[in-house]
Amino acid sequence: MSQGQSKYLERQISICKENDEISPRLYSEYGVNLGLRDPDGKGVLTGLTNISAVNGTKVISGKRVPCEGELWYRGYRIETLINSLGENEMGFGKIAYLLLMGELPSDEEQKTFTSAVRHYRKLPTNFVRDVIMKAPSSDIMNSMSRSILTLASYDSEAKNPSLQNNLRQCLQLIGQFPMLAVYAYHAHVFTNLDGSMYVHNPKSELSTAENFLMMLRPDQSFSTVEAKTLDTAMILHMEHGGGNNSTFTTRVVTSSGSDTYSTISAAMSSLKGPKHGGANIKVMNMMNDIRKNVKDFSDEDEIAYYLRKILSGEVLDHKGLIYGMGHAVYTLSDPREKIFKKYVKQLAKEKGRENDLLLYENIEKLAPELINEKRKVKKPVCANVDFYSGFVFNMLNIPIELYTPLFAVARIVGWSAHRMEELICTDKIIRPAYMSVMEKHEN
Ligand SMILES: CC(=O)SCCNC(=O)CCNC(=O)[C@H](O)C(C)(C)COP(=O)(O)OP(=O)(O)OC[C@H]1O[C@@H](n2cnc3c(N)ncnc32)[C@H](O)[C@@H]1OP(=O)(O)O
Ligand SMILES: O=C([O-])CC(=O)C(=O)O
Repeated sequence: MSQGQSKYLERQISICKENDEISPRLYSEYGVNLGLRDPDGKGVLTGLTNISAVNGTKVISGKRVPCEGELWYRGYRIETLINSLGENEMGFGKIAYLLLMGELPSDEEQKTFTSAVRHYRKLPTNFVRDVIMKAPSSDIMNSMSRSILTLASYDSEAKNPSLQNNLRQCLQLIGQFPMLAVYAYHAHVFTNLDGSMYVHNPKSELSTAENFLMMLRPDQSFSTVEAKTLDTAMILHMEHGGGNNSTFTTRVVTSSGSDTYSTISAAMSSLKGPKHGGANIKVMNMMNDIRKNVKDFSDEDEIAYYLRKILSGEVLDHKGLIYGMGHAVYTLSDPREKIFKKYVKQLAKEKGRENDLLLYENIEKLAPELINEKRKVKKPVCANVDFYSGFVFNMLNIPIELYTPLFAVARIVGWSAHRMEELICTDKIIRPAYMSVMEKHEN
């Protein structure tokens, strides 16, 4: 940006700010729930769902109190589902079936479902060359969104609104997402980082996690432990109620009658935000910054000193956020983080990363109190799913550019289930109200 442009924009921004300003007082005066959250932070009720439940509080003697976090998929606790899988069993397909269809599959149903998803694990002829390799970016979420929208041009039924067609499109995208992510990454490495371009075709006998690792690695190799860890991570990321930002976006866009490709691309735009799924990349950047500025990972005072600097906006990205901490629903704990931690401990030991783990654990211990100290409110804060996920992906040698895309490879299952539920149950455009506080210049 030239100096002249920058000066012009600075001047215009000050005009925008002056004319856009709304006194925070008006929000409480008119009873507006900022961020669609009531004064206690509880989300405004906007819908009903059969797909999952996310709980961070419970009512005891008529009073809502914080509790250990609970996540349920279609009536089953997430812990039960994870534990029900065999030691080396890849559960992505089974849990995706559960979320989409509403019940656990029989062996026969699972087989048919798996072969349906496998069937869709291919891209149109020359798609990699004509779409993915065009203007590759380090922002793989953007590359994927472009691919998703372009896939509509290859679909002669793109706008067919039947439920069957919508389900077909969802299954197709679930099958194609790993390819869109991994190939976009390789195209970026080839074009922008002077590396090599690999396009390994998915193998029909492999699960989603196995294919992801196989397509990513030049020599296509991966271990069962690596695939199982990634498979578990994806199950944990698949679904999180109707109110999370990207799933709500899915429901909003679906309610306008838009097609599957446009809806899923909108959900991608939401997920990549650093306060949502994009936090997994932010956590890694934050940890790298902390490693550079904290000498002794066991020294809680030294860590707290630096975390306070992050919170004051003095360092890092000046946003004042400790990434991976806090959640809109969970209070005492995020159940997924607890499951992740088991894997983290095991992997950190195997990979000799115990010192890193110590730093993570100390941040997890110190951050809640420091956040409360800053915001002058006593509200429980816990580490969220994004806190340890990047550490796990890093120990699996997955490049940072693919962290949020990996989240999307999993969450598309939840988006699809919510799109189908919105289409089946509701035929009403979502349209909340904004109270106008503008100054009128004429009668
Ligand atoms: C997959 C996911 O989306 S999980 C979330 C991933 N996101 C992150 O890790 C980013 C860091 N965390 C955050 O930004 C927030 O905790 C969110 C977006 C997750 C939840 O936000 P909210 O529901 O508004 O949080 P909550 O009501 O508990 O707290 C609000 C206040 O605490 C502050 N706060 C909450 N979390 C943090 C944090 N991690 N670091 C610093 N301050 C925080 C907010 O800035 C806000 O302050 P304000 O009232 O002065 O504006
Ligand atoms: O529920 C939310 O607000 C954020 C989210 O998607 C998750 O934690 O997985």
